[in-house]
Amino acid sequence: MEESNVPVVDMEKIDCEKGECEKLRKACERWGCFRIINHSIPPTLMAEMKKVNEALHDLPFEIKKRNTEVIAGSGYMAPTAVNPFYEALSLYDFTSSQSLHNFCYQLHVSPHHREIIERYGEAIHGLAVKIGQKIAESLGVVVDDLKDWPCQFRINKYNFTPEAVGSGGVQIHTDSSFLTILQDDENVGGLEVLNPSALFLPVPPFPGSLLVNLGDIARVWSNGRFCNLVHRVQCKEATKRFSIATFMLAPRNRNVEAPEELVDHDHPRLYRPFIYKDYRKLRVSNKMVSGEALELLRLA
Ligand SMILES: O=C(O)CCC(=O)C(=O)O
Ligand SMILES: [Fe+2]
Repeated sequence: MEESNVPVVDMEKIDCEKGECEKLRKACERWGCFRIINHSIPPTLMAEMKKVNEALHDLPFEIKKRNTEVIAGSGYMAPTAVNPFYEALSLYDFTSSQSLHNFCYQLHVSPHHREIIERYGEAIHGLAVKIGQKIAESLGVVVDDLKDWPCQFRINKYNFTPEAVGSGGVQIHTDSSFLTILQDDENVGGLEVLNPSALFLPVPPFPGSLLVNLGDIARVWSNGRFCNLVHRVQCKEATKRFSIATFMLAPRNRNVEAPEELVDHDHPRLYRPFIYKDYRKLRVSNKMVSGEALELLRLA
């Protein structure tokens, strides 16, 4: 049956209500995404971060292209033939002050904007850790080093013109991360997710909320129990659209693999353990943007 709404998880209930944890686990298994409400990121900070996104994208191209990548896909992405209306700036790792410094230095970020990025980074990183813990707990697993996992930050801009209406903003893809927290544009829709019936479902703006989606690493970590969300952005109207994505990537200095608790006779290990950066290289070099590269690492 066609499912018409992305599940909504209340972060204030998640610590004390069993039903809410159950909802979270089902959302991860069936959808690979959910919206969160009562999530503790102040609305003013979300609005300020959106302003910073707009201001940084107003910089001249010559400056934006100084935002170089640290690992594949972690720097400035200019419009391309595949995504002609899309561009993005990126900071490799929110948890590293060197990474933050490099981003601000490359883009001549003002002290005021830097302060907003730092506050947003701290708040959204704390939230990502909490959500990651809850997701793991929903399968009865404790992950004790989530705080150290690198957290990539990306600010997206869509320059939708009248000719763009009806065409793609960002191609169909999965995220390579464990989980992504997306602050989608509170006014301009366009995001579409593949629902459990394998149909693309528009996800309309829901001001004040955030969207969480699972990426390729969540599928591997959960030994195939969780979905990596297939999604895209379509142009619905001739206007600018801004979104802010935080990707909690994978363990920093150890293999990506399902924990022992999730592997047994009925659930044999599905993927060969690997280092995240190698996976990312494999994905980018083969242009496998929808998780197809996981098949290259399959054991069973
Ligand atoms: O702009 C959006 O709503 C989605 C962006 C996205 O999918 C991404 O940055 O990976
Ligand atoms: Fe995405």
